[in-house]
Amino acid sequence: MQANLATLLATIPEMSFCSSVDLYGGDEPGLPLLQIQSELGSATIALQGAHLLSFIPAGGRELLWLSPKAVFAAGKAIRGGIPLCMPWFGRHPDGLPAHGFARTSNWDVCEVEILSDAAIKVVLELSDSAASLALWPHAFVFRLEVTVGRELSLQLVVENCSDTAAVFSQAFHSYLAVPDVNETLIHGLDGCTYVDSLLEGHPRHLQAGDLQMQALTDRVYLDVPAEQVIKHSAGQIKVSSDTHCTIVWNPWEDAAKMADVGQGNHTGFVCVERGDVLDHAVSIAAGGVYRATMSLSE
Ligand SMILES: O=P(O)(O)OC[C@H]1O[C@@H](O)[C@H](O)[C@@H](O)[C@@H]1O
Repeated sequence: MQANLATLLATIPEMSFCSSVDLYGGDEPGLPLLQIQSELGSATIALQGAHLLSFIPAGGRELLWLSPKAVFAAGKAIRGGIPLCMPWFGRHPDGLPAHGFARTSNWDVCEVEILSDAAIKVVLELSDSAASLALWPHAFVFRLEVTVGRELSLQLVVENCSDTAAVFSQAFHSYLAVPDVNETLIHGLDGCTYVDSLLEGHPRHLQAGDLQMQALTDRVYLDVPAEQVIKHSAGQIKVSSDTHCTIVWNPWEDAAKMADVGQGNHTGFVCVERGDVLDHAVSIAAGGVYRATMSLSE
């Protein structure tokens, strides 16, 4: 754990620090977690990946799905919550780790604050290291501002501190908790073009109406409206973002082949991920900045 974290946390009684072993079991030593318990909502964040694991608005239900088989080990991506996929999304052409290194790197907590409306803000940062430079040749600062209130707000700032332009894509890879994926509709993609990542050649199609998944699904929707609403049998989850894409994924029967998901456990979530990928990958100029936001609410 970083040296000044205890001092930072001492200023805010609504925040505390624990190990994943305390909350989720598994092997020692587990991973360090930050817990936030405010009158407006509660959240859990793993410092590895600045990875949201839980968000429950006061009086509401858990919005994030965390796999019952999630593994909490250094350098292993945690299955569920909101992994941050960057500085690339999906498979890398040179076989580097899928979804980039941000989700498996240790972030620092650099600010904590209670806002005037009683929401709690936490700022986490990751900067380049010898290990990151071996994978992505740019000095950088990734900064994630997390605000836990009645809604969960994420604000990402990526600074390219190197002297060459950086090709960059990212996604907030939200695993949203639903009672049953079979009875879940995704509203807010009607009329959008999507890339079907499962089919040879990644053909593009048009979405007609709400999306109801019924099998393995892996799509990137392009130029989407700001908001999608996930409607399920116990209510809804709103996902809002200023990014251009929505990735929709559920492994369905392939869950059985994924040790950290497990047979049948695909029914408890839908991944509705906002980000800038494929056609909307960006080139961040030397010294330039990329910003993106996403919020979740009931
Ligand atoms: O197993 P990972 O690396 O966490 O990725 C899970 C899924 O993440 C989704 O975002 C991708 O669209 C899928 O193709 C991928 O399978």
